[in-house]
Amino acid sequence: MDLNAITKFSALHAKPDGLILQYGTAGFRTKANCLDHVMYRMGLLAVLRSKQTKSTIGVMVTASHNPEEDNGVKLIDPLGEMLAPSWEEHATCLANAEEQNVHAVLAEICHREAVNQQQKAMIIIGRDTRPSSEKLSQSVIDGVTALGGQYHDYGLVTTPQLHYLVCCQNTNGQYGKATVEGYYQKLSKAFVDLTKQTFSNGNESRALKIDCASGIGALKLKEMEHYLPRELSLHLFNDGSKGKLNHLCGADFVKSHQKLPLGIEVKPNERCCSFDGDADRIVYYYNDAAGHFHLIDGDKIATLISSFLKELLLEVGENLKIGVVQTAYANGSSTQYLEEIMKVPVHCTKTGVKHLHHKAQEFDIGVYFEANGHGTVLFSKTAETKIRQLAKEEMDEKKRKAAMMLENVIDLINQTVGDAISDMLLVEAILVLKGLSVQQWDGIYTDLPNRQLKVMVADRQVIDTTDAERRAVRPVGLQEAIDDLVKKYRSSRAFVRPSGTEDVVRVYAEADSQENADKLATEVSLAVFQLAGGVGERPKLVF
Ligand SMILES: CC(=O)N[C@H]1[C@@H](OP(=O)(O)O)O[C@H](CO)[C@@H](O)[C@@H]1O
Ligand SMILES: [Mg+2]
Repeated sequence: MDLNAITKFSALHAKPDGLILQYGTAGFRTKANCLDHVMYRMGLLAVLRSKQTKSTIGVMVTASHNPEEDNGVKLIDPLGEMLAPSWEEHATCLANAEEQNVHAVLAEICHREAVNQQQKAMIIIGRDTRPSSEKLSQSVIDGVTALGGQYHDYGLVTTPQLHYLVCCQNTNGQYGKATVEGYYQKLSKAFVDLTKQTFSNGNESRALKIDCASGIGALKLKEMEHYLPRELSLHLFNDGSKGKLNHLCGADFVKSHQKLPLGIEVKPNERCCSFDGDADRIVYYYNDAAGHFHLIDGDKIATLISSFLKELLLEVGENLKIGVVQTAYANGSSTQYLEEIMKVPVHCTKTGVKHLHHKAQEFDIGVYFEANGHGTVLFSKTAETKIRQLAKEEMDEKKRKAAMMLENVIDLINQTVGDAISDMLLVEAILVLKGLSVQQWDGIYTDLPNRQLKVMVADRQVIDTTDAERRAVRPVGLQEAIDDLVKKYRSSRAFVRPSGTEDVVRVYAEADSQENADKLATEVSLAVFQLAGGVGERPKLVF
């Protein structure tokens, strides 16, 4: 290791005194002006990870749906997946090391992970549209260069595009061409092939309004538009020409406030969707004739996709197992519909994409979605090989056609991570193929009224949970209190957990009416406040 280079650059990316940060659910995230040293050090770490895995590693500079002033960074592992947990610990350790210890921490990581320092390193870098992102990605590059790594800066890309690019690089192009253009070509070809028949049958143009959260999604959709069939007419709002990133718009805003984003004009029953700031989440919605807002969240997207896939599998006649993975935030109606009506096995994991992704890998076809709209479909190697073979060789015309459609889904979906663009195209394809309106889709089942709240406590780690975060084991008495409150309402459920991305405890409640869901959520919040060291104002009913 070139100690001089590391030290020289380190001094240019000094760590503010006393700042401690954690590589959380989605990498490091905080105010952009506190992150320069973290970026530099993640450049260093990416080089070590690349040497260790003998693969290209990705570094994405983004804070997703957080406010524009924030920023963040996460590393992407060789097949486009999230960084391995043991390296998350290294990341935290390195980010928090005092200046004079940086070299020792690097040496320790090399030792523990048996990093061959002679190995070449290749890092690819991407960033979102935040004003701070360009400079911060330059700091990542400084880190990469200090350790003698090579890099390619893809500049402005969506988070899922960078995941795709990493996977392409490490599979010698098997997953696709390692360019942003290659991404557009792969997805658009799959979309065109999947929908060809329906669109050429004279289906009139299908308009979709997209709120791009004033982020990277707008830029990339504009680039992609001319690859897509004209019949799919995309109308972009919050395209970044004015307005602040994620401010009163975007998928996270729409999901958590359950209302229209600012900056979009909708007529009754028009199909709309929102991306988040780095375009890895999507939710759909519409306003009905009476002006009521209807949210179609990740659970309904998962239901639409899995029922479509299940039908195709039936036609193909192969014994491939499909499973759906959710978190505790999935609406109870969705779980019930999937299990009881669709007869699909449903699994619940802890919050955080990596947990869902991991579980979904256990199936031939694993569909996973967080209720907030982050999700994708994973096909096992066996399933993919089988499907591609049937699409080519199956003699029975109907079966072959179904296999070809499944093959197109494999190519359309971004299997590395949830991807707003790819998910949107798959949803649009399914809707047009099934001839479903947004209202019909919404009507598959009725969401149980629900409410999510946040409670401020002195130390959110006093709450410990089990059973995929659905029950609290600490502090003593909290779960009993929740159980008693839940008993007061019909069709009710509630749970609490410390957030992995914000300094709050999250409370979720469902019940038979919105009023009851609101009451239950407030009462549970109060129990958290009283039993888990609440600070500031006591929770009260505000709805
Ligand atoms: C309730 C909720 O939506 N939680 C989000 C949020 O995690 P928390 O640990 O709840 O802060 O951010 C994560 C990263 O984006 C995302 O994976 C997760 O679904
Ligand atoms: Mg995001």
